[in-house]
Amino acid sequence: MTHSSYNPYKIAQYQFDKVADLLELDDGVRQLLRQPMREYHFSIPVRMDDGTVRVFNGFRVQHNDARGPAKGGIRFHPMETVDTVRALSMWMTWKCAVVDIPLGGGKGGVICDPHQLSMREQEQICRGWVRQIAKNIGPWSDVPAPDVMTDGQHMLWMLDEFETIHGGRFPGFITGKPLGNGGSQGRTEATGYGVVYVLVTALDEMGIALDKTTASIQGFGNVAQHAARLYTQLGGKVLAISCWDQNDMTSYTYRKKSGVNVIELQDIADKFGTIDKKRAADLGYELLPGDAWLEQDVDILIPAALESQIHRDNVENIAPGVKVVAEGANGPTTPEADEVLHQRNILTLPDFLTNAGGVTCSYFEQVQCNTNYFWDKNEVLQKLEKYMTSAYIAVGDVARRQKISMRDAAYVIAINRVAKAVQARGWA
Ligand SMILES: NC(=O)C1=CN([C@@H]2O[C@H](COP(=O)(O)OP(=O)(O)OC[C@H]3O[C@@H](n4cnc5c(N)ncnc54)[C@H](O)[C@@H]3O)[C@@H](O)[C@H]2O)C=CC1
Ligand SMILES: O=C(O)CCC(=O)C(=O)O
Repeated sequence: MTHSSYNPYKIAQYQFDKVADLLELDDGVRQLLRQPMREYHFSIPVRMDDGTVRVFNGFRVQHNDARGPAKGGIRFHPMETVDTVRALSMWMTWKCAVVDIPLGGGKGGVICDPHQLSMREQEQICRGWVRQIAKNIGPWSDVPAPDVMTDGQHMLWMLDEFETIHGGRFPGFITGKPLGNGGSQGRTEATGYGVVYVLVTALDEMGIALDKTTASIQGFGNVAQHAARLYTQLGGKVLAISCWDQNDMTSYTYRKKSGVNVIELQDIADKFGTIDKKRAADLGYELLPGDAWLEQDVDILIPAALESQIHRDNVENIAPGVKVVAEGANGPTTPEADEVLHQRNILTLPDFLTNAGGVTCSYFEQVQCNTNYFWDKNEVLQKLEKYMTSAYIAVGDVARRQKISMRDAAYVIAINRVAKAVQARGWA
């Protein structure tokens, strides 16, 4: 079964319901939190380079903003669905709550394939997206950021369009901006580094020395590359990395049993995180099927590509020695697979805790933009590590005390915080 057979929104609601039952959550609060508060669907007409007009479908979903403006990325993907955006917006609410930053949850997307679009066409999509939703987003209500196949350049086009429409400078409207244009030091690295900060603390608690561990990673984009870099800098060895290959419309795993050289692979990857097959072969990498990343005899698996990648039909292929799954992607593990990991005593570091480094740094970016005073990289990363480590420790405490999984414990903390905000405002 492929990941597209799973509905991420149903999975997000299933995860929520399970913990809402455990918490005996008030019925009104439950009804409010198990679905988004607002969603926008719109068309974005774009004049293409060949002179024709194409209409793209765009979305923004604001799941909950009781704790602060909705926050979350914008994804460009050909298989994007509104249910995926709904799920991602829900997970953003829990993510901001579990790291205790004063933001809610939102997410956006456009059904498009940037591989097939010129930069001018992508710019028109960005500007068109903002034109359709400019009245319903802003630093005071909903603050976008990058996600899959979007980056700082897309954010800057969006900012420029927003500022043109509203007639002013609003650098806090969007995060993940380039340095020098209101971006924060460390934002590019933040999600991947955050994954490793959490992993370091978890391994420490397990009495495992990181520099004696091996890992296999799915994805080689923003999150995966920076996670791989910090993990290897700390002495870990990455044995395999998988990524999507647009030319062959399939994924491959690149393996080097002596340990991959992350910088060398970054040099031969394109901006979409696709590794060049031929050059990888020249550098001595074995080319394996896409799913092989999951089957490696390693200590740590880091899914950092897309949702529902570890599912009931492949979870049994995980090697017996795997001790930790550190979820860099949003929703990479389906509930059935999650249950198998739990039974096998594999520690799963849940997505909305483990990959919260990106939004935490986005929050820092907003704070810096609002005060117009920018911090150096060390300061940003020190603060980031503190937020990530404290959140991990708090989740671990709840998991131990209540004898529940790390995922359920992260939900317990996040749902309680959001429920409290919703009730205090008198919404439910
Ligand atoms: N960029 C960010 O700050 C954050 C991203 N995330 C999540 O992390 C995940 C990855 O995001 P980014 O790294 O930003 O995206 P990206 O677009 O930079 O990279 C995605 C990577 O996944 C690979 N990929 C796609 N389909 C694949 C498949 N079927 N098999 C193997 N590899 C595949 C691509 O080749 C690429 O290397 C997503 O779930 C995203 O929502 C979560 C928190 C923050
Ligand atoms: O940086 C942000 O605001 C959100 C990043 C994001 O989309 C995510 O954490 O999934």
